[in-house]
Amino acid sequence: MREPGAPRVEVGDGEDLVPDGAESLVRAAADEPERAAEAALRPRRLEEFVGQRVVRDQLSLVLQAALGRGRAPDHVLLSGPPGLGKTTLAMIIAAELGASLRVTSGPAIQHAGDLAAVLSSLEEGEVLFIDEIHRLARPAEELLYVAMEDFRVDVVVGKGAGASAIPLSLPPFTVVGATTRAGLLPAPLRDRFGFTGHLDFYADDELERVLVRSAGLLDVPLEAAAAAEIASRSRGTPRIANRLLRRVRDWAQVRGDGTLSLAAARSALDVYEVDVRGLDRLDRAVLDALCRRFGGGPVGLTTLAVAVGEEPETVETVAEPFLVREGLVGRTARGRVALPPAWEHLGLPVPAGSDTLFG
Ligand SMILES: Nc1ncnc2c1ncn2[C@@H]1O[C@H](COP(=O)(O)OP(=O)(O)OP(=O)(O)O)[C@@H](O)[C@H]1O
Ligand SMILES: [Mg+2]
Repeated sequence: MREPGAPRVEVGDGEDLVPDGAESLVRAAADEPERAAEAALRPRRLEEFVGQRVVRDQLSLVLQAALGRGRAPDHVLLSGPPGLGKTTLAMIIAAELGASLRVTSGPAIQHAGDLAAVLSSLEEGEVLFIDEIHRLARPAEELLYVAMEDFRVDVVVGKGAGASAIPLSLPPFTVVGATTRAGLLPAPLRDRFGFTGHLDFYADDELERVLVRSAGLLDVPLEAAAAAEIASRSRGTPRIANRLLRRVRDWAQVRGDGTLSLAAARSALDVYEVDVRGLDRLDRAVLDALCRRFGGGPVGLTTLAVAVGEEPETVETVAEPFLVREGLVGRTARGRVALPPAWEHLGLPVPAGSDTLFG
């Protein structure tokens, strides 16, 4: 049994890992069946991982080179919005290396001592996955730099003036860090990663491939037009594509004939209030507050978050990246602004000058 306050570390394939991401706060990702469903669809090997060609190529080189040398590869940092495949890639890295994976997260490590305990129990070649690494406390972060660079932890014994640090050397291992907010990582920590992969939103045709793969695994008949429809409403995000696929499957099973047709996809997505651009309730709440309550902005992130009843971090990491990428919302020095397509999307007249607010 683990001690109270000890860090949550799991050994194995990490499938029972509890996501702490901002995503889980709002998008029902955290409940048990949802997590199991997600785990079942996770690609296990790099060649099954759809899209992200650049990151995949780069990572493949890093891994092959390490395997060729018979050494642990450089530490890897994965950044990008929720649901794009960071955890999946961390698991793939361990699988490709034939190494076991240990899983923990920034918020789970409260004290530097917790991290020291994890590090000193690592075996040669293991992969340590630290999710939400931007949320590590400062002392733990400092301990981590040294461990990553010198493969050493200083174990402090005693207290006060009589305390001394006994250096403990560690076997070679690889840290895989994941973050939705690379900008929050202090430079010294960022610099310890030999390779950084940034995951970006997926193109619709990539999401279609994710869906076709998932439909095969779920053994449901997915028509091509339905795959295209679901992909176009998935906010560039495989997790959302897979989730919508399961909702369309439910609809087809209960109200249709079991086939995931275009009509079934449209009806199901309407039931779940996913609109034609893929915006969901939170996205629309943000746009609605921006346009109707704040006259198009500019408005500060915190004020906007309060208006939609969410944490600023959730609005910033979950809703905003996609709204910005879609050209619906702009970020300015004075705050967030609604761009003309936001007004159009809500069916409101575009106020004169709303396109010149940006920049
Ligand atoms: N490239 C991909 N190909 C196929 N499926 C993918 C891909 N990327 C992600 N997925 C699917 O999307 C789901 C979510 O991915 P994952 O959990 O790796 O996201 P994440 O980036 O770790 O998100 P978070 O920031 O919320 O932790 C996975 O269960 C997996 O099935
Ligand atoms: Mg994750």
